[in-house]
Order: sequence, then structure tokens, then C-alpha cells
Amino acid sequence: MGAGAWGTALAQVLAADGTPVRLWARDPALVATIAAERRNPVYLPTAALSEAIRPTADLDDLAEAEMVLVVTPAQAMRGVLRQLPQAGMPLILCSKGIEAGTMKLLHAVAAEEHPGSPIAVLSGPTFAHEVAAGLPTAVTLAAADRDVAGPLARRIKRPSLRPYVSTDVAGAEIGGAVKNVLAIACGVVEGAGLGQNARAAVIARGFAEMTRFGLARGARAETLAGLSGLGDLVLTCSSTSSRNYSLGVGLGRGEPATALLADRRTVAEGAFTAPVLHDAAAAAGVDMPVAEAVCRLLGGANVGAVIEALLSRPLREEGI
Ligand SMILES: NC(=O)C1=CN([C@@H]2O[C@H](COP(=O)(O)OP(=O)(O)OC[C@H]3O[C@@H](n4cnc5c(N)ncnc54)[C@H](O)[C@@H]3O)[C@@H](O)[C@H]2O)C=CC1
Ligand SMILES: O=C(CO)COP(=O)(O)O
Repeated sequence: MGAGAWGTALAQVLAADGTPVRLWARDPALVATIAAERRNPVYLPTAALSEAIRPTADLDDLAEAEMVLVVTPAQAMRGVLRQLPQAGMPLILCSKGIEAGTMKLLHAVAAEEHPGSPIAVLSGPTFAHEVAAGLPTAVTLAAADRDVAGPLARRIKRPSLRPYVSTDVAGAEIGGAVKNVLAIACGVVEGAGLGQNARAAVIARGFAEMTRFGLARGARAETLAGLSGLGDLVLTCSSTSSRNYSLGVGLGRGEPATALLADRRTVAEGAFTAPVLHDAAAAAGVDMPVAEAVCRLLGGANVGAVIEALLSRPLREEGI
């Protein structure tokens, strides 16, 4: 469900061995193009798509599915889930974010919209173009019930896709949501020319923020230090393949956030997560200075002033 870069890549890795996969896109014109060209020229132009992928613009076509992978932008998830037939099939949430307004993690959103469906979360260091190309990738597959996560993991594993099972759903989600905001911060470091020492500092202190917030919201530290937390943080904080990192590079160069966001066709989730995270951290009484700095930059604050404010914070002991 969702034919952006990530939904298309997941469809491809699952269908590469001939497993039939329906790929839902909301845009019928994109569905027609994917069916005709066996490519998604808008969101994943480099990947040749398997004949086993059947694109559709009709959510009713998913009613008979063995499972549904939900891969819309995080803020669109509730609306699209509301239109999906209530067929009780497992839902695997692959998007990364926190719902604006409610501050809910996406598994809670899905459970509200589909109370009859088992819910799982798939998250980790996974650039879509690499997954579609069959390059080796490991992910966290989390569900509250191990008897849900285990069979799903066995069903989606492929020679190049290795799921690790977890029962820490909140931890798997928080890592993916928070790292997008921290990836913007690392992009800012590059764009502002602050050097590699500074980037490593942002990754390490950002991880401390992720851990503080995660623990406050019921996550386990070992999950945050795993694929869906630290693993994904390292990936997206060090590559311009990350849309979030690239957005940060622009901000660091002093380009206005409004113009950078208006220019994007693809989603940089961190820009939507940052203000929600700011509110959620305040509600949980958690200090998140790096995420807060990203929020200020997205709101139009001056780069130099934001960096100065971060560096002049009172000294503290290292640790979470
Ligand atoms: N691209 C990647 O490498 C990865 C992305 N993700 C996550 O997957 C989610 C989707 O990301 P991508 O596929 O990369 O996005 P994308 O930017 O490539 O495509 C977004 C897709 O969502 C659709 N869309 C936009 N608004 C919508 C709405 N209101 N209702 C339904 N569909 C809507 C667009 O038409 C498009 O098909 C995000 O939460 C992202 O953080 C997770 C892992 C890897
Ligand atoms: O989540 C991702 C890789 O795991 C993709 O990162 P971006 O959304 O920053 O491109």
C-alpha cells in the first residue's frame, strides 16, 4: 500500500522470486505507467520490476491479501487505512513517523483503524534503491506477539532481505522516526561546512536523545541500539542518498526551509516528524536539543544562531 520509492522496492524484493504482489498507488496514471513500463519512473526509476507485481489503484483489490505492507507517508497513513477493507489480515507498517496532532506512534494509529488485524512494524537501514537492486539488507520486524512477528518474518525473508524478530514495537518505530530528524541535523553540519568531527558528535549525542525519548515512551535500549535505531541513524546521517540528510544540507547552506520543501516531490519525513517530536518530547519531559535545533531551522531560524545556541549550552556529564 503506497507506490513511492519504498513501497515499490518492497514489492520488488518480495516479488523477485515470482511471489504475486499487488502494488497499490492512489494515482491511476502511475498505476497504468507501472503496468505498461514495469518501472516506477516517478519514485524509483532505476529498478526493473518483476512481472509478478500487479499494480492497482483500488484498495478493494487488497481485501484478499495474505498480508498488507503499509508504506504511505506517515501523516497519510490513517486516512488510507480507513479506506482499506477491514479483512483482518496482518498489517506490516513500513513508514517512519509520529502522527501529528495525536503524537501517536503508527502502530497505535493502525490498531485504532483496524482493530481486527495483527500489527507489525518493519524498520531498519534500508535505502529503497539498494533493496530493489537485491543488495543485502537487514531489518527489524517487530510485533507485540512473537507468534505474529516470527511467521511474518519467515514469510518476507528473501536471500537479500534478512528480518530480525523483536517484540519491541515502540522501540522499532521510535528509532526510525527520530533518526529522520537527526539525519536533517547531520545534513546541516555538512551544508554549513562544520566538518566530520561535528557530524560524529551529532550522531552520538543524537543517539543519546533518541534513547532518552525512546525509554520515556516504553522502548527498550537494545532495540534503539539495533538495526531500526542506531543502524538506520548511521545510514541516513552519512549519505546524500537520504532525503532527510539532503534537506539538511540545503538548510545548512542557508536556503529557506519553505523553498526546499516546496521543491520536493518525495517525502522527507523528518520535516513532519520534527515538530511532533518537539511536542512529544516536551510532554514526556525529555530534553532533545538537536531535534529542537532542527525544528527551529525548519521554522526559519538563522543557521549560525542555532549552531551557536547548541554549542553554548551548559556543560553536562556524558551519558543518556
Ligand atoms: N525511501 C526509502 O528508502 C525508505 C522510506 N521509508 C519510509 O517509507 C514511507 C514512504 O516513503 P517513500 O516510499 O520513500 O516516499 P516517496 O516520496 O518515494 O513516495 C511517497 C508516496 O506516497 C504517496 N502519497 C503521498 N501523499 C499521499 C496520501 N495522502 N495518500 C496516499 N499516498 C500518498 C505518493 O503518491 C508516493 O507514492 C516514509 O514514511 C519513509 O520514511 C522507510 C524506509 C526506506
Ligand atoms: O529511511 C530510510 C533508510 O532507512 C530512507 O531515508 P530518507 O527518508 O532520509 O531518504
